[in-house]
Amino acid sequence: MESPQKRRRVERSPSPVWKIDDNDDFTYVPVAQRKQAKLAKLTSWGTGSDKEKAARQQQEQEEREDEEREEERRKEKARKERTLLMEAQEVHTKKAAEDSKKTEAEKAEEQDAEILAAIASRRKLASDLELAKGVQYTESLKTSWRPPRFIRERSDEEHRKLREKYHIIVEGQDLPPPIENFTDMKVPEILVKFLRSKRITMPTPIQLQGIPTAFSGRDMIGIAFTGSGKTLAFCLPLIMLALEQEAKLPFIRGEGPVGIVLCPSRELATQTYENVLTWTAALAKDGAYPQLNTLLCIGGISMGEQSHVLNKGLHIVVATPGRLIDMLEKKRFTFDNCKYLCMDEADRMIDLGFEEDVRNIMSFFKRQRQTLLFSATMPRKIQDFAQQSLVKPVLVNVGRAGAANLDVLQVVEYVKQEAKMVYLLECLQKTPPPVIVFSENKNEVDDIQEYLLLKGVEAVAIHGSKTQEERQYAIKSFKSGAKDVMVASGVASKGLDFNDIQHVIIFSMPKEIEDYVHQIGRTGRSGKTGIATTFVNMNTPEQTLLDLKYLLIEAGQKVPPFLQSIEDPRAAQGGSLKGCPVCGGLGHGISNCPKLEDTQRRQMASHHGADDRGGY
Ligand SMILES: Nc1ncnc2c1ncn2[C@@H]1O[C@H](COP(=O)(O)OP(=O)(O)OP(=O)(O)O)[C@@H](O)[C@H]1O
Repeated sequence: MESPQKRRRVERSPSPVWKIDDNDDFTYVPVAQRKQAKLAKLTSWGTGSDKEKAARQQQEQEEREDEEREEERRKEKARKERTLLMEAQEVHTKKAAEDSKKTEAEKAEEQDAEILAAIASRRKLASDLELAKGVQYTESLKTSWRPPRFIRERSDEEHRKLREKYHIIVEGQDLPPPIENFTDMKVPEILVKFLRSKRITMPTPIQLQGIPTAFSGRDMIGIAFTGSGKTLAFCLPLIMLALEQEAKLPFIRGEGPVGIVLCPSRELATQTYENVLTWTAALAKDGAYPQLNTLLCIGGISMGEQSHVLNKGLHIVVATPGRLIDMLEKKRFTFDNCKYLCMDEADRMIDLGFEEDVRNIMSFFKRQRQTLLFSATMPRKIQDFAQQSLVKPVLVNVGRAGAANLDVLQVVEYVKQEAKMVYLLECLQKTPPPVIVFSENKNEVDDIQEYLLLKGVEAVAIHGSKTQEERQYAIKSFKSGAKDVMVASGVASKGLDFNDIQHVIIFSMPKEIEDYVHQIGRTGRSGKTGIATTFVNMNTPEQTLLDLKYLLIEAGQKVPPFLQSIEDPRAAQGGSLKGCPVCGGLGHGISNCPKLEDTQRRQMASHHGADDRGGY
């Protein structure tokens, strides 16, 4: 028998968030009264010491369980996965005899093709159930949003010119139009005002094309420089979708979420969550729009703390994969009505290490979803793989995937290993704070912080082995300006948005050029300029230096003489000088891609339970 709740849902007529009459009057229909009734039901919380103790114990227990489950998942994943290199190597061995007759360049090209074929043979990204049943969606999700009439009436040529003006490259069928301001996108005026107060007056190129695309219900892959405002581009459509659903019928306990944002690290999830809270609070100010409930779902925090959110209807979840799977398995909430899945730093998320988690998460969806993938770096091959999994996707690309932000002045310096610490102090004088120092190695992060503290520099540190409290303290005190320098490992700080970073110092150059692009991208954000100084020396692999050299050339930066003198072995072999389709690096081919090697290394490590992704 149908529940009364269910029946009520069917009987009520929906009131759309977007009013779509042909006069383009797009005022929202307020639901303040419904909201008032809801707000009156706030749960009260005791503060007694017994309660605190119990909560602490519960949190510890949850953390222990978390770790055990994570360990299990890692082992399971390691059993399932075979690396691309292994597959390619098998084929390669069979062909070894034939190969002896070919030139070096021919052999290299064939090997590249084999690895690419192995990548292409990966199963498309969908839930096992969908794959098993052969479920395939052919149409995008319908939404009630439409661009204003004067924009609908523009010709394709006008749209093309506008995209050209903002250097936006698009691919796909029936492309939604680019729109140059938030009001024309029909973003509620109260939010437009709030954004303006935060100096967000005009959409950035990724927002200008990405928001109309997502508002139209289209699946999309969004690629844009670090710091170019991707977060707003994928959160705003979800917020509007949630408002629309809430307007149809207020959510009650056990209902929702409408959509989720998936992030590869706890810190990035926390930051996105905080952004969503700010924007939803701005909308709810003075009762203009209903209050949306957002849940942060990451390892290392007690879900007990958030039970006040879980006790209400849930609109938005911002999560890391491990804890999300855990919550879904425990049925703390369901994806029965979830329609929107966004992955930030998507290339990382669907990279080999996370693929099974993502597949697992998808298996909880009960209906078609709108899927959005965003990142600053998205190698072509990963794009191709992702595209197979989306429905009529639109690719929105601002600048070459994997290219560096042009607002960052990149300085590369040769510094001997033993001279780095002293030189670091000198380097810190280049600009006023705040400054971020990156190192690939946790011990080195600790050493640098200790050295800086000894020299009287107010420095905090963040890396994967720090506790959640330590990480949060570091981020908070650095963000608030109480500390001048943050020393960080690349993994822990990916995608974090700190205000006005003046200078990024890369103490040890990461092996993967994409990581370098993300690291220098902590400065030069939202249209401001910044400096990135990178230390290299004879410990830096030649191939990494070559990637760096090409990146500097591409970004029109000064190439120091020691980099200029590095020659590309592919040129001597007569091979092609195209970028690597796996990681986007310009200085090497797929057969010696550090990312593939690293993936393989990580998987082997996970066989021994020593994975260090630091994600969840
Ligand atoms: N339209 C805009 N105009 C000005 N500033 C903006 C605009 N949109 C976002 N910002 C600001 O730009 C900063 C960077 O935004 P965001 O963190 O979304 O970048 P991102 O593209 O996700 O970067 P990353 O790839 O490094 O994660 C934020 O402080 C944000 O408030």
